[in-house]
Amino acid sequence: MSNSVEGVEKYRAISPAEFFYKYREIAGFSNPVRALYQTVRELYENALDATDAHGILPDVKISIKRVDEIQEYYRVTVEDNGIGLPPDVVPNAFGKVLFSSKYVLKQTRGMYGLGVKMAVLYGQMTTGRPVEVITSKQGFKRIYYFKLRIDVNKNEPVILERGTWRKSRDWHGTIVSITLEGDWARAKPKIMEYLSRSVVVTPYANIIFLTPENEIIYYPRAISILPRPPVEVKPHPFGVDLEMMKQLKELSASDTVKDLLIKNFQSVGESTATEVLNRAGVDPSKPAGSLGEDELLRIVNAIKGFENLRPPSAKAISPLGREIIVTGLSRMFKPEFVEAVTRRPQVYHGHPFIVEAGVAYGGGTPQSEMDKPVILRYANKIPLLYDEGSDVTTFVIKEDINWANYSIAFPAPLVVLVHVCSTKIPFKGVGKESIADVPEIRREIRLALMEVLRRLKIYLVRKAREEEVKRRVVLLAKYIPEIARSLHTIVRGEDGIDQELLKQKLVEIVAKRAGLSLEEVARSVETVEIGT
Ligand SMILES: Nc1ncnc2c1ncn2[C@@H]1O[C@H](COP(=O)(O)OP(=O)(O)OP(=O)(O)O)[C@@H](O)[C@H]1O
Repeated sequence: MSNSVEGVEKYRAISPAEFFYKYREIAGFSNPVRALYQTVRELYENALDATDAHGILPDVKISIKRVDEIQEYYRVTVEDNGIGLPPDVVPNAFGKVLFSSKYVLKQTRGMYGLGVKMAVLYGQMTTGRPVEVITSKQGFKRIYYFKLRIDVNKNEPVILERGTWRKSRDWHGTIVSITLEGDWARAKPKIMEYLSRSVVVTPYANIIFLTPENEIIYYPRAISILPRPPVEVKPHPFGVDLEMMKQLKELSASDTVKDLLIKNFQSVGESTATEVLNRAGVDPSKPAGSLGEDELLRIVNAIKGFENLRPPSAKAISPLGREIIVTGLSRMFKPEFVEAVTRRPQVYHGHPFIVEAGVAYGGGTPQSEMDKPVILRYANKIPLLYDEGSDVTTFVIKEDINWANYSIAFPAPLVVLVHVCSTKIPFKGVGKESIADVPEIRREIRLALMEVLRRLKIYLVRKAREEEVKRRVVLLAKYIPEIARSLHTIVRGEDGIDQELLKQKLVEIVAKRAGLSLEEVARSVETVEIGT
């Protein structure tokens, strides 16, 4: 007789909403501290995506209000002047997990179609309160209002209230309010840090933040240029697989297979399509709908083996550019030296990406730790705060850069900024806190940092040289009064030569030799005289 216990397994399927409700930690909603921080982030990032990615200079208002005297319930409201949402889309956008307008090939902060729904779920789970949305698009005559919650089992929105009214002026944008249990006291430092880091890369935004203590934090717009908005592109053939080809076959069933390739992929024209199909042994004029699985697979393999394809288009990427990074860093740190570089587009696993790097040194720049600079990490314009130790940028800074080569010894008043932008960032988790160690990205980060650090080094070397000259002048200046006195005893009696004039002449000679102003040398002489 077997003594194994035959348990009764219970099987069932769960909806995406239930999955993320159960495992909310993986999206950053692990406790009231993280949940409050993450809610602000999700709403704020959606607000920025609705503005700068569409060529609108962002005006964003964030408010957090305590709404219960006993429980720590907070109402988080974020208002933007963005593109707004059509009313028929609002329920799914805020009430259906994995519903998004960002499942396309173009750089946005949002990627997963999850963020705001996690905040809604957390709110309804901890306070029972629904999300409220007010929105209107440019040119629409009406404003729309919704109050809704998520049916977790069905992954469907449940509309509790809706309304609409006429617009008196052409306001466009969205206001979202979510009430959730939070821990403001402990979340505050992270939220403040997040916002101040975010405005470094969005100096073109006007941001107002009203805290639960009714404190107003205002980051006024510091520059009126926007990064070039990203443009949606077709997938590059590098990323093709059998599943993708099957989907395209369904969508383009009535096209010829040659047209299917030309219409659905970038970098594929008449001759490339014909060549790929010849290599795959498939007739280019065959209707796509009649292709069998083995033919699709042959096409996939022929595309993958094709050597002469242009690399993926970088139009879908929206880097910040030197001017915006320099403005952001200057405003935040008032450094004595600031510089930034934007590298040329590169590709990893078929996805285009661009790395940007900036440095701020001296002045108001904070002092770093003993082994590395202060690191500001960004991905698609989102600041990354947590998990610094496991991020590719940290690996580069700690392992791939020889800091002594750049005349830097830690601790130093040095902030290093790294921005990775791509149509697909290889985040390590859906909470978007760190970037995986992909060799192509790591290499670009290293090269970007080396480029910007070389410029810092030129500045530091020049500054050290100037300081050395000054030091020598101070040394020389020490002898000027003495030399003037001695000379005066020799030339005493000569017409019009007094000790002051001799001193003056010596100051002029030293200033000329050292490339300093007369005032600087004279000041050194005075200091010596006063000191002696
Ligand atoms: N303020 C807003 N203005 C315009 N559209 C918005 C706004 N907030 C949300 N949306 C729409 O709702 C969709 C869902 O947002 P959600 O935060 O759930 O996911 P996402 O931003 O697409 O991706 P991620 O989960 O990575 O943040 C967005 O794709 C966008 O189309």
